[in-house]
Amino acid sequence: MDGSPGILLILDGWGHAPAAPGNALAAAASPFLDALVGDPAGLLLEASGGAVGLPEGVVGNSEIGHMVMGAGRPLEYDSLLVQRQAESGALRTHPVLRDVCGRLVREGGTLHLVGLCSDGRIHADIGHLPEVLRAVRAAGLERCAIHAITDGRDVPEGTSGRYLSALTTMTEEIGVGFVAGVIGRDYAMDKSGRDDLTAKASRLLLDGAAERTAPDAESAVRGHDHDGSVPPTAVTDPAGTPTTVRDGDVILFMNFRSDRTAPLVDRVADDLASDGRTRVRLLSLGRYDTRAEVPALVPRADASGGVADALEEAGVRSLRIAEREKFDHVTFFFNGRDARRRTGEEHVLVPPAADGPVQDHPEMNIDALGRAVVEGAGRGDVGLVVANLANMDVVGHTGSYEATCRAVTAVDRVAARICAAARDSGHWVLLVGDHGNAEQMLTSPEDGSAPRPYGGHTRNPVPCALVTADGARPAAPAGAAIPSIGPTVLHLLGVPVPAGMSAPSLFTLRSRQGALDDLR
Ligand SMILES: O=C(O)[C@@H](CO)OP(=O)(O)O
Ligand SMILES: [Mn+2]
Ligand SMILES: [Mn+2]
Repeated sequence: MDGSPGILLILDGWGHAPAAPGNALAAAASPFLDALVGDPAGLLLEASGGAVGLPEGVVGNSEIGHMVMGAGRPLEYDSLLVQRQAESGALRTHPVLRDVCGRLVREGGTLHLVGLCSDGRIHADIGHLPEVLRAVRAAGLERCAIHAITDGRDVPEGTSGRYLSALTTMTEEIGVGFVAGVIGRDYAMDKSGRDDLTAKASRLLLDGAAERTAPDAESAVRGHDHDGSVPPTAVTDPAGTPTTVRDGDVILFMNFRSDRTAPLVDRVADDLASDGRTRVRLLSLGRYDTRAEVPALVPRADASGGVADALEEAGVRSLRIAEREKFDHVTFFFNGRDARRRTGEEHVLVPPAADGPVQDHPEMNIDALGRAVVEGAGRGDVGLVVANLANMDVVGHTGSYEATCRAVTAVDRVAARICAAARDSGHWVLLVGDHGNAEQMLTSPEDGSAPRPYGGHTRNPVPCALVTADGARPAAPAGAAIPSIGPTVLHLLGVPVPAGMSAPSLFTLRSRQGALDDLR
């Protein structure tokens, strides 16, 4: 490589918005980040909607953010591919769905639909359900059980009742489907290894085993604290009988995103095997990264040929560093949803600093992460360090404004420390957000009522800054987006940019003389 070694520092949830109530980035003490955003050489990049490969108007998310930064081009994300099939009618006439429903009609079986019940469109979209129900209706299948997972993280807290009512209306209008169970995403979509929560979600689905029962969906969410923590609730029939999954039934998982659904899918597959219910078939809307073989109705876009391949080709060593919540993002997703570790690629998983709710320790283990980045960069044999500072997103999702302000200050402190060390060791540092979160911690409900806490992602642009000794000048075209991070990193390293990387590089590295000329 004829460029110079560097650090790609991804500040998760680092979006940009004008100072306003609820903007934790504007309010928190963050002098280093403020200076980067205020610098004329700083940039704002698009990180949501069509600019990254999502449906227009859809907020960004960590998966697509890290995928397109690594791929160096927008990628058609699963939500877009499913939405396209729903809009074209391809989902309603999907041959696999038609055959499955036909068999269930002949055998008197049930189709079970399991999915996140909101239009947050990060993991799932309730808007995809009608087309599946129409396929069921067209096949003449009458038994379609819906197992709803309540959200409150991708959409404002307290909206689960509204989404469940919308779901009930859909089933009435289309004439098929009934809600069999309701459970919070904290149980059904846990990816932190809480197998006890995943087990409860599996047993609610398979056996109707619940902590409480309800006569209908809406009453299943009354009296709970948070949408995400609705306990396993079976919606029983008039005789008080819960729905169960019987041998020969089919379960279709409706989330298009894999990471938080895969643990439940694998647990359900294991439970079915141990129960001897070997003729239950599992299907998914989007493709999942599960141990179990689960056919997907909608295939994924190809995300290969990115930075990881270019570095391997050029023989450049890279170091990937993150805490658990974002470790898959700087490895698997940055590499194009590819688990193959490239030659010269090293991984550092930073352990958690403490247990308990993250809003109680918003600093997480960021100091250990900062040390790992500085040590890694200082080794001399590493061309690129890719690190994710997770705090602003992970703490942002709690909806706690105060804790998020503390997270912002922690990120600011450690990012400044990394940049100072990098300057001493002759490394450039490219800082960028993967989508917004901390800059908007309040949402104004459509009914004009008072703003409410909001911990979800945003459509805001993300800041991007290059800190280097070489006086780089921004050359970002208008409307630049985060896929440009891929070619920019390779350009700075002096590694050839693969032809497939359609996004333009963001900075032109001026010669040292050029930088001095500028100063005259
Ligand atoms: O936590 C998650 O699963 C999503 C929000 O639902 O956030 P991110 O895309 O940042 O992982
Ligand atoms: Mn993120
Ligand atoms: Mn997030």
